[in-house]
Amino acid sequence: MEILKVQNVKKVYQSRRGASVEALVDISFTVNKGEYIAIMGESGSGKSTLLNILASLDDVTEGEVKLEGVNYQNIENDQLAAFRRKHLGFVFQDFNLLDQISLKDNIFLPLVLADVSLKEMNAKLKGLAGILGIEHILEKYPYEVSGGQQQRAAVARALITAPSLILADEPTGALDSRSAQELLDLFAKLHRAGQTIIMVTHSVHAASKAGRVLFIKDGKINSEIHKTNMDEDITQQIFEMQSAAVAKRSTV
Ligand SMILES: Nc1ncnc2c1ncn2[C@@H]1O[C@H](COP(=O)(O)OP(=O)(O)OP(=O)(O)O)[C@@H](O)[C@H]1O
Repeated sequence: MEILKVQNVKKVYQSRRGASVEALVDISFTVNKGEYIAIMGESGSGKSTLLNILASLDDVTEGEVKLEGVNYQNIENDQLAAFRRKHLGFVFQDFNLLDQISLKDNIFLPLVLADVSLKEMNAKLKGLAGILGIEHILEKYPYEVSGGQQQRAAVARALITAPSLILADEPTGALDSRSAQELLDLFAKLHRAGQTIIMVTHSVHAASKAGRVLFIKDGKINSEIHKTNMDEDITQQIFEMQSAAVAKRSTV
């Protein structure tokens, strides 16, 4: 079942001096429910721009984005935050947890904003904390736990609203290799449970764990790799795609 449809999206930024930058030239792809997708591309290729658009944090210049049939352009501005809370979960490179409150309160934050009762919040957290292995640190503050544990709490915060789509921006970027592997194992587990995930990453290892990898180059989808089964090792193919993109650039 199709959950996300991105159609002929173009994004042009206007600089203060009047020059325009075409960050996305023409992007189209669809995502089925339960897919685990990695987006790769060199610095400046348009990955963050695309993620911001998928997050409904930025407008398209042309084209459209539909999540569960809802066209972002038809959502009133005062409804956008509620739409994001309901449908999207975010995982960032630097965790984005508030240091002044406990991990538990950080995780509850999207539910507090949605006026959910404490009883219901606790019930939702119970199962999730078990899956993420963070039950024993819920009362701690972010600065009292490791980066890997902070990222697990951030994943719990992203999942607590049961969003249709998780958007992750370099989620392993600030983690040591063991914590990064644990996070990737966690994403694999969420994927097996049916969660739809889109992850922007520079890491070949991280991307190789996804079921499909989209390569962005100069604001367009340049190529893609689709696994036939999740056990397939696509590391070599990803390296080849990356070197092909670099070779193409050096001949221009
Ligand atoms: N707010 C902005 N105003 C003007 N130009 C911008 C703006 N944001 C991004 N750009 C430009 O758009 C292009 C795509 O940038 P984007 O940040 O999406 O790339 P990226 O692939 O995420 O890069 P990185 O991997 O370094 O984060 C770049 O040329 C960038 O300079």
